[in-house]
Amino acid sequence: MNIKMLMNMQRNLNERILREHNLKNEELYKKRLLAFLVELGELANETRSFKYWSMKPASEENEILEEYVDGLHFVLSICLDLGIEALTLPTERTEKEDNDIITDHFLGLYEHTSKLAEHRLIESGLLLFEKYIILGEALGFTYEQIEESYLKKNEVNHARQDSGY
Ligand SMILES: O=c1ccn([C@H]2C[C@H](O)[C@@H](COP(=O)(O)OP(=O)(O)OP(=O)(O)O)O2)c(=O)[nH]1
Repeated sequence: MNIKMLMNMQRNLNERILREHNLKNEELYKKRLLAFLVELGELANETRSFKYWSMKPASEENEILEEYVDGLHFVLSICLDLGIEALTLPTERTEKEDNDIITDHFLGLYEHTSKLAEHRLIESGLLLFEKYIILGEALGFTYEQIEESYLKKNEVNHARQDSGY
């Protein structure tokens, strides 16, 4: 996964959205945190990893991946807001994990993201990215799948701006 490219694409998309909607980037940090938390909830819902009361299986892998990369758009945006210029992938790979561990990953991300509202620290942004990549691996996604799906959704997001979304 070429994160430098993804960060550049994210920067371009965000600048475009700012222009189209006549917004200033400074106004958006907290909204982006909430948008990320909402995406995280949508992702958790698609995985159904916490639905101990239900026998219904998780959504198709691709639907889960689509929710995951929506979240990645906001993680990258938050990192850019924090002034992060370079991100690196975790040094160790994480195996696909069971629902108990996935639940812990989700809760860890909620807690960490909530703190980012008050503590706008570069290290916290770096950790957010790392935690989110680890969640993606724990859900069974490869870096190649994540990049491919990100590129597709980024294009959709541009197309939506073209059509006055
Ligand atoms: O400044 C921004 C704002 C949004 N996005 C992207 C992230 C995500 O990929 C998409 C928003 O999520 P989604 O596609 O779920 O949009 P929605 O408006 O919530 O869609 P729907 O009404 O279909 O749920 O826009 C950015 O990249 N930068």
